[in-house]
Order: sequence, then C-alpha cells, then structure tokens
Amino acid sequence: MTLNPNQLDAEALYATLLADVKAGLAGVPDVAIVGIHSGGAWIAERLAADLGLSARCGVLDVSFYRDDYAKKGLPAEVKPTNITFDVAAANILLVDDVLYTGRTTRAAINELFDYGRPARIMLAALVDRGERQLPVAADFVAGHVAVPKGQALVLQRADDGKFTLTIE
Ligand SMILES: O=P(O)(O)OC[C@H]1O[C@H](OP(=O)(O)OP(=O)(O)O)[C@H](O)[C@@H]1O
Ligand SMILES: O=c1cc[nH]c(=O)[nH]1
Repeated sequence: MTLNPNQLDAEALYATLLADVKAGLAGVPDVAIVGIHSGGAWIAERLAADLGLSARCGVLDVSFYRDDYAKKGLPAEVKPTNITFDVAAANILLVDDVLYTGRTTRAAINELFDYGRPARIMLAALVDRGERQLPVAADFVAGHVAVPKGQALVLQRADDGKFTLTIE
C-alpha cells in the first residue's frame, strides 16, 4: 500500500504488519524475533508480545557493524545488543521501523551471524521508503511512502506503548 506522507497512521500500520507476520509465520518452527534499536526494537517487542514469543525476542544495536563506523565512530548512545536465544537453526524475524537504503539491514545480518548460523532470516518493516542502495527486500511491510531526501521518518512510542510516525 502506498501511503500519503501527510497521513501516516502508525497504529494502523502496526495492525497490518502484525496480521501479515502472523499469517506468514504460521507453521514456521523455532521462530525468534530481533528488533533493531531503537524503533525496530519497540516494534519487535510488541510483535513478540502479540505473538506469544516474548521469551524469544532480542535487540540489536548495529553501531559497531555500520559500514561508516570507521569514519563516524559511535553515536552518543549505544544500547547493548541482547540475544538470549540460540541463533543457530532459528528462523529469525528481523524487525526495523523504516527500510531505506538497506545498509542497516546489512549491518544487522552481519551482527546476527556472529551469534550463529540461523536457518533463515526474514525481514519485517513498518514502512519502506524505497531508494535502496543494496539488494535488500522486506518479507513483510505494512506500507510504502516516498520521503524527500534529507528528511527522516521518525517513529515514537508513547508511555501507553502506542506508536506515532512523523516526517522530520
Ligand atoms: O535502510 P537504512 O538506510 O539503513 O535506514 C533505515 C534505518 O534508519 C533509521 O535508523 P537511524 O540510523 O536513523 O537510527 P534510529 O533508529 O536510532 O533513529 C531507521 O530506524 C532504520 O533503522
Ligand atoms: O552501515 C550503515 C547503516 C546505516 N547507514 C549507513 O550509511 N551505513
């Protein structure tokens, strides 16, 4: 679905993503969910709770795995990666809020492989803004939106856990 950038309903998008993921993962064994810090981790946490998989939910901070790490160094805040399930042979749903160039996905896959050899990695994103620089595609995506270069899609989580998505 192509979205109007002025009318982004993050809660409706989340509901769509949840339904798609639920259908797509039906019958898949050894599923684990991993979110990319920070927006992807919030979505992963909520998907895991809604799918009864909270015990197999992890978080990745890809800062050390970015392809521009040598040039840019670390951001002010780096959250620890936390993977407590066995990655080897798991069917992993990697979750991010926004899919853009694909470089964050590449970094996350590299990091995951340092934990073991998964059976499969699938990718879920709340929104896809196109403009890929790497051959990356999401298995599950709730909507597509065109955003001018230089602007960012920003996901926020309120105290009640609800999501909002804005262009800044
Ligand atoms: O496909 P890409 O071009 O890599 O872009 C997607 C990533 O960019 C944003 O993260 P950002 O690096 O802005 O960090 P944040 O999640 O902490 O805002 C977004 O949350 C994705 O993780
Ligand atoms: O590795 C990465 C991840 C996100 N963005 C980049 O430019 N590089």
